[in-house]
Amino acid sequence: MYATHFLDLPPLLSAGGTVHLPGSKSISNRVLLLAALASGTTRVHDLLDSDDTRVMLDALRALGCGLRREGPVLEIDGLGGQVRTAQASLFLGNAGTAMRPLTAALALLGGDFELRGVPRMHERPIGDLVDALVQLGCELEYLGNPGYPPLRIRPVAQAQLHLDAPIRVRGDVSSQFLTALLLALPLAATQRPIVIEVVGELISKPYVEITLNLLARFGIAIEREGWQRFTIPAGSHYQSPGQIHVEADASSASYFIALGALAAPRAGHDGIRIEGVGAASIQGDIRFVDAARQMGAQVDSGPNWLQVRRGAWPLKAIDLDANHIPDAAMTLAVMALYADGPSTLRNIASWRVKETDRIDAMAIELRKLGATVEAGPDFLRIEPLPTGQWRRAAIHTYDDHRVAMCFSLAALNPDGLPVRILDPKCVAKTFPDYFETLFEVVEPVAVPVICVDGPTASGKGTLAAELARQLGYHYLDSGALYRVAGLAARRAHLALEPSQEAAIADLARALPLRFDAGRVWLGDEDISDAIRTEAAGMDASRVSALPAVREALQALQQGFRRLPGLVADGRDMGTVIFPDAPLKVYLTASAAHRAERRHKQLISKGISANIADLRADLEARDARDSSRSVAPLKPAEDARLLDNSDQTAQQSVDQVLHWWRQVQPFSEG
Ligand SMILES: O=C(O)C1=C[C@@H](OP(=O)(O)O)[C@@H](O)[C@H](O)C1
Ligand SMILES: C=C(OP(=O)(O)O)C(=O)O
Repeated sequence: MYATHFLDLPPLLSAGGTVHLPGSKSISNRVLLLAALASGTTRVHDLLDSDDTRVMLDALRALGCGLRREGPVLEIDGLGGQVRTAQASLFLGNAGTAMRPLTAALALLGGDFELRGVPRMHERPIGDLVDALVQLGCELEYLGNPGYPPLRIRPVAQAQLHLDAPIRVRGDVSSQFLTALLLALPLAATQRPIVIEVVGELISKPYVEITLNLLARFGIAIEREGWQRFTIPAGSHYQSPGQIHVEADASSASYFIALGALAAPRAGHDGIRIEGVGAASIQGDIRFVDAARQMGAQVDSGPNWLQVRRGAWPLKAIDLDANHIPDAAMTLAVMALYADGPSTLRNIASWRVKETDRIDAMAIELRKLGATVEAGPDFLRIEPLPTGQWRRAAIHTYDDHRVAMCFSLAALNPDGLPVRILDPKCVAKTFPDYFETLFEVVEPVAVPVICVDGPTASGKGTLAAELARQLGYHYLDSGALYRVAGLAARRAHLALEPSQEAAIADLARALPLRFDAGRVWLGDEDISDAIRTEAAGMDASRVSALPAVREALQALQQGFRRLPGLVADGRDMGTVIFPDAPLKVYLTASAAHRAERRHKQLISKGISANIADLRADLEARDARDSSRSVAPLKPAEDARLLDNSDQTAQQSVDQVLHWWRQVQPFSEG
C-alpha cells in the first residue's frame, strides 16, 4: 500500500495481463457476522483483508468470538447467539457493512455497547434502522446528532420485543438497513415468524440479494414478496456451513474491466483477465459488465473469471439508471470522459451519503481534469473530454477509496498527462494493494526517474532515499551495486584491476542481489554492513573503473525503473544509465564539509577517524572518479546543481521536491 501524501501516476500507454482481486467486502463482512452468530466453527477462505473487514474482526473479537488464522483461512468459532462480553465500545471506522449490521445484531443480543466510527461515519445516516429497532422494543440512544452514529445500545430481554406486528423499515436511503435487520432478526425468530416491511422504494436491491443468498448458506431461508415484504420463518437458527469461500470483489473488478475497455492492447497480452469473480457471482456489481459492454467493451466470462478487451473506440456514451450498481457506477463516470457523447448516470442519490458526497466529489474532480459535468440531486451528466483539453490534476480523494481507484483511469488520457492521486492510502478500505495490482498490468509511456549524482559523502543516499519514500518510488543505490561487485570479487580472490576485468564482469552479471527494506542481500546473506566499510568503498571505486563491469551492471540498474517511478543515486545515473530522466540533480558539498560529515558518521558508529586523512581520501577518490575514461563523475549537461554544504538534509529534500514540482506540475484547484 502507498502511504505517501500523494501518488503520481505517469501517463499510461496500454494494459494487459492477469489480476487476482481481493475478496468481496460485502460478502466478507456478512460472512463474518453470520459465522459469529452461528453455532459451530466456520472456515472462511479468501476473506478480504482491508480496513472494513479489520474493524469487523476487531469488533467480533471484542464480543468474545474465537478467531484463528490458518494461512489463507480464517476459522471463526460462532457465539451461538450469545455474546460473551456484555459491555464493549466498538470502533467501526467507515464501514457501513459493519456499523449497520452490528447495530441490529447487538441491539438484539443484549448488552451495553457503544458503536463509533470515523468522523464521516458520524455523518452517514442510520436513523431509519434505529427507528425500526426502537419499534421492535430495542433500546438505542444517539450519542451525537440524532439519526447518526455514535450510538449507545442497552440490553433488553427478548420477551420485551414486539414481534407480532411487521417491522417497518425505510429502504430509500440505504439498503444496508434492511440487510441489517435480515441478518440480525433470526436471533429473535426462534418461536415465531418475523415480518419486515419496506417503506418506500428499496435502493441498491442486489445487495439485499447478497444478504438473502448468504443467509441461506447459514440455514436461514427468508420468504419474500417482491422487495416489499420479507418473512423470517419461525424456528430459524444460524447453522454454520462449515466452509465458505469469498468471491473476489466485483466492485473492485470494475476498475480493471474499465482498464481493459479503455487501454490499447499491451504487446504479448490478450486484454485484461480478472480472476476470482465472473458470471456466476452473487454480487450485483457484476452487472457493471453489462454497462461496460454497452459502452463498447468486449467482455468474455466464465463462472469466476472475466476477460476484457477494448472494443468500440471511442467508447459509446451511456445513459443509465445506475441504482442497482451504486459503487461500480462511479467507474462509469470516469469512462464517460472517453465516450463519443455526453453520458448520464441516474438514480444515484445514495452517492451523497457514502464515504463522501460522491456526486459532488466526482463532479469537482472530473472538472479538474477539464471535463464539463452537470451534477444534480440524483444524477451526473458528463461530457467527453477531447484530446488537447485534458489538464494535469491533483485529485482530491476525500478519504474515499473509490474516488482514488476510479481516477487512476484518467492516466490513460490521450494527452499523455500524469495524474496525481492525493492520499492514496484511502484505498485501504477495500483494496489496500490497488495501485500495486494496477502497476502489474499497465505499460506507462515512460517511468519517471529522478537521478541524484554526486561525489562521495555528498549526502546522495540520504537525499535519494528520502525522496523515494515521499514519492512512493523505488530506490536504487547504484553505489551499492559496485560495492557488492567489489566484495564478491574480493571473495572470489580476483585482483581488482584491468587484468581481471572480464572475470569480475561475469561475476557482476550473475550477482544474486536483492534490496529489501533498507538492507542489501547477496543470496541469503545480509551484506549491508560488509559493503559499508571504507575498504569496500575503495574496492567499489576500483571495480567501477572497469568498463566491462559497468556494462554488466547497466541492465541490472535499468531493471529498477518500475512503476510508479525511481529515484536513483550514484555517479553516472543522469549521464549514462538514465539519460532521459526528467530530473537530474548533481549534489555536491565542499571537501571540508564532506570530510566532516563522514567523520561524524564514523564516530557515531564507534569507528575512530581523522578528518584530515578522510579529506585526503575523499579528494583522491574525487580525482580518480572524475578522471576515469568511462563515465567519469561529472554533472549531466541538463543536471541541476545542488551544493548542500550549508543545507540541512530537509532543505535539500525540499529543494529537489520543488524542482520536481516544476518538472511535473499539477493543478490542485
Ligand atoms: O450492503 C452492502 O454490502 C452495501 C450496500 C450498498 O450501500 P447502500 O445500500 O447504502 O446503497 C453499497 O454501496 C455498499 O458499498 C455495500
Ligand atoms: C459505500 C461503500 O461502503 P460502505 O460499505 O461503508 O457503505 C463503498 O464501499 O463504496
